[in-house]
Amino acid sequence: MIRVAVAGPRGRMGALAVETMITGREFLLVGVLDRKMAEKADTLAGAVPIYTDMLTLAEEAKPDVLIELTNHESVYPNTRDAIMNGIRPVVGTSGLTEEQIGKLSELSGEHGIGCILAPNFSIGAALLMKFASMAVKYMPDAEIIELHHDGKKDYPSGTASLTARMMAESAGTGSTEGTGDGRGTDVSGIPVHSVRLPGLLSHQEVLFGGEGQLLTLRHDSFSRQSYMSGMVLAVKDVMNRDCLIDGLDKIIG
Ligand SMILES: NC(=O)c1ccc[n+]([C@@H]2O[C@H](COP(=O)([O-])OP(=O)(O)OC[C@H]3O[C@@H](n4cnc5c(N)ncnc54)[C@H](O)[C@@H]3O)[C@@H](O)[C@H]2O)c1
Ligand SMILES: O=C(O)C1=N[C@H](C(=O)O)CCC1
Repeated sequence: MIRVAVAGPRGRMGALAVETMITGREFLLVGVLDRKMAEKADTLAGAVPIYTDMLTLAEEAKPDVLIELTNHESVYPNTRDAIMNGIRPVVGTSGLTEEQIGKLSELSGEHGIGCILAPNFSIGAALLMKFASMAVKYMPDAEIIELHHDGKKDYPSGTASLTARMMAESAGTGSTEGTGDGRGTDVSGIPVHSVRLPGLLSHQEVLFGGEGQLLTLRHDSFSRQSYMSGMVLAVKDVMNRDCLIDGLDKIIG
């Protein structure tokens, strides 16, 4: 059984990850990493120990894997500290900068501890990234529209940033950190437009324009359940890695 811990267990995604790890036969949920001991409880749902620091989590619960589902401020320190404490991170949280990804990649390689970054765990989004990387070679004029629920604070989405970076690599134009201007955020030379509205969950379109034609690739997540099979896949896969993998698309074959 894989010993798993979840960071951000009271969040929308974290709560679902906790449930998935508790019900999955291949996993043993050994603890959660929370910001504080809420309601003075020392367990979640009366069963799973709550930790507020990585060192104690590592020493007492001894997780093999940490599923990171917090926010753009906590994700880097949590992922770094997990690697340094010998825990393999599976990072679902969005908002890591390219510089931070570079540092985590170095750290992961130095320690020989696998780490998977998957800003979108849904298989459909991973496929969209692959298809967009293919299409950009033939239709280089492209823009991304990412649409999310109004509770999402960070922008552009992790999915859009990774899609843009992969497209730039595929087109040979190189990856650069995004900056904002009046036409969305420039990520690796590709404009990304961010929409936040009630009623939405997670949606992305990549539009490719050509003379007299438009190609649109679109993916929609209608339920957070769409992320769970990819998360399970990543938790199993990271056990066999000794370096950082940037994107679920790299592990779905
Ligand atoms: N990879 C995916 O498929 C996927 C899917 C949905 C959301 N996300 C991303 O996952 C992240 C969480 O999304 P959400 O909708 O669950 O957000 P949320 O705000 O509902 O939950 C985040 C939780 O993290 C907790 N938290 C913050 N800092 C922490 C810390 N240092 N230690 C422990 N807990 C901490 C918060 O208290 C909160 O409960 C976001 O970055 C989002 O973009 C990824
Ligand atoms: O915040 C969310 O909800 C999501 N965020 C991810 C992102 O930033 O790409 C994608 C899945 C949903």
